[in-house]
Amino acid sequence: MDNGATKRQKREVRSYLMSREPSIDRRFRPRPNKQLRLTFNDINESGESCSDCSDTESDYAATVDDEATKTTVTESSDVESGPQVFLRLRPVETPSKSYTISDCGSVFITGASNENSSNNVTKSNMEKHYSFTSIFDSMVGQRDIYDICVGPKIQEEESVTIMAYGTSGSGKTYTLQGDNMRAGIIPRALAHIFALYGCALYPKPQLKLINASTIILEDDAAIKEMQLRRQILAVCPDIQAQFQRFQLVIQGDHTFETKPMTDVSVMIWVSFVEIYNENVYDLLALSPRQANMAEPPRKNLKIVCNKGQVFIKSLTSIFVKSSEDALKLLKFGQQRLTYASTAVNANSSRSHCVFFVDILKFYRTGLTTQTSYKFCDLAGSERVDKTGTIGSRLKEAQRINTSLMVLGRCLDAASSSRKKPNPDVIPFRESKLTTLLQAPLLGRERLAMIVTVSPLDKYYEENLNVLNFASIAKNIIFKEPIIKQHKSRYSAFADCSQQVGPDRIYIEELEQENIELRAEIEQIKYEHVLQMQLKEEQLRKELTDTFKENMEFNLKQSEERMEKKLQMQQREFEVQLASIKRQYEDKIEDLQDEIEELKSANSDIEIIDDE
Ligand SMILES: Nc1ncnc2c1ncn2[C@@H]1O[C@H](COP(=O)(O)OP(=O)(O)OP(=O)(O)O)[C@@H](O)[C@H]1O
Repeated sequence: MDNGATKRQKREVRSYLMSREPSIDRRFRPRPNKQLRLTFNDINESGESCSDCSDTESDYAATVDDEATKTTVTESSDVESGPQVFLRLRPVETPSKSYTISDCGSVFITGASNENSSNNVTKSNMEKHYSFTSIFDSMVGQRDIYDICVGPKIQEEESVTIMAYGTSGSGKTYTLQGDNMRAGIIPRALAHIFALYGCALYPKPQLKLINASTIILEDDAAIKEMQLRRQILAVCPDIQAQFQRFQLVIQGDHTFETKPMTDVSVMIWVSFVEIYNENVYDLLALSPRQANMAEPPRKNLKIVCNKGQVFIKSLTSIFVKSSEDALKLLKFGQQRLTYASTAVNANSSRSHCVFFVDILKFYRTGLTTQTSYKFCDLAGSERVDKTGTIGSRLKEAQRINTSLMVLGRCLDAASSSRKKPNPDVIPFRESKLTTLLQAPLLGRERLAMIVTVSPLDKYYEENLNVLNFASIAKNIIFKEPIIKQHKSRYSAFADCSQQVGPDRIYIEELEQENIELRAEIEQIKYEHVLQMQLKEEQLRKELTDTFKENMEFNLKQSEERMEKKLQMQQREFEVQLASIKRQYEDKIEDLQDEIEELKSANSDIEIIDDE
């Protein structure tokens, strides 16, 4: 076996989570001020065939034509740069005394004795210094994290991957999403994006990113997208109350300015994926037949590399018109994420998840640009040996640890690439996460990593691993220009733009009007069907009401008739009763008279007898 192969094998058996003590491993020694300069070739075309990447989305075929796309150029930054690596400390009741922040505020110092540690080496008092772009102690709130880590990139319209990395329960999800009250990075970024583009936002999905290419949608396809959007938003959870709370917080914390833009239409799309047990799942997938079902069957999607572009084949992308739409979709996807209770976090994400926000701009000249934001919440690493994890949780933990280890090895390989400048040695393909994130990991796109740490003694060893990982990332310098925005020009539009004078403008306006009118017709048709349904419902209700009214009227009338009849009969009966009464009274009178007569006759007889 040659020397290189031996080294590679060594690297493969090293565990990122159970790494050696940093002071022993030379490569893990903290090097706060030393920076490596790297030069990377283009991302190599994947072994996976690219011919199969356009076989979906037949509706769009007409516009995927290569001929239509003249050139793909990119706006890039020539400045050498590396990933920005931030450290955030989670508030805890009794923070460990083993950690301190340097006076300059950007170096994290570990190294006091740790009685809980089982490792003899970490029991030493050796100080280790870890340098960061910024360190946020437990007092720093969500607003400052956003303003420092993400806000400037969105303001500058730069594509960026924001990755939250740390041990389980250290606050990755809290940093990215926030909780009920304290909005995290994603809601703030969405509010910022929608405020930034303001009235340039186009209300219809005219452009879409399909298989990493910006495609102009045919009218039918655009209408289908609108229908899909409506369908999925209808089944999303109601977040109105939370959204209003977030709005209040965000408006209080930031003043986002709208960019003055003319002759440009901006369209925003979101996607959401989960990588669970090395399978990639679409969290926004909703086939029309299953629209009313709670849990559609999960399909493992394929990550495809095509000419340096990485994308997930057949991933659902939803056109959004507001930050509320996007947050609804985030919540919807989040409900389908795999969570479990672990020893350190009762609601622990057991998968990596990536929320994509793609901003597509369409200029009147035919130029389109694409800016992408990836918000990546990594699953928390866990010490399976200590926490006694078993069964499916153990399998999950091992998969999580393996993919995080590969991520560490990729960064490690990237940071060593000055000596071995061949990007093939970087083991991206060993995990789905690194395959998906290879562009930012290679420095082709901007990367900001937020490392979260619970500063407690019991997590000392795990935290050292996380800090070692961060220090590798922090010390990389990418010499390749960073892609800020992808640009492409469509010949159909370019031809149009070459026509001179008011005719061209007139044609463009007519085309635009045509598209808008067609969409409007579809909308009217849809509304018409809705109205018909409403009318039918109304008619049915009216008929039922009339019928009910008639029934009630008839009932009332017959009741009245019965009442009258009853009264008449009663009266007749009373008259009869009165006449019978009178007859009997007469009879009584007669009888009384007779009695009186008999009495007087009797008294006469008695007198005669006496006499
Ligand atoms: N900076 C912070 N301020 C206040 N609360 C926090 C902070 N960081 C984390 N928490 C709280 O700690 C708990 C765990 O945080 P969270 O779920 O974000 O961790 P996690 O790193 O995403 O964990 P896992 O990887 O296991 O999913 C949550 O209840 C969260 O609200």
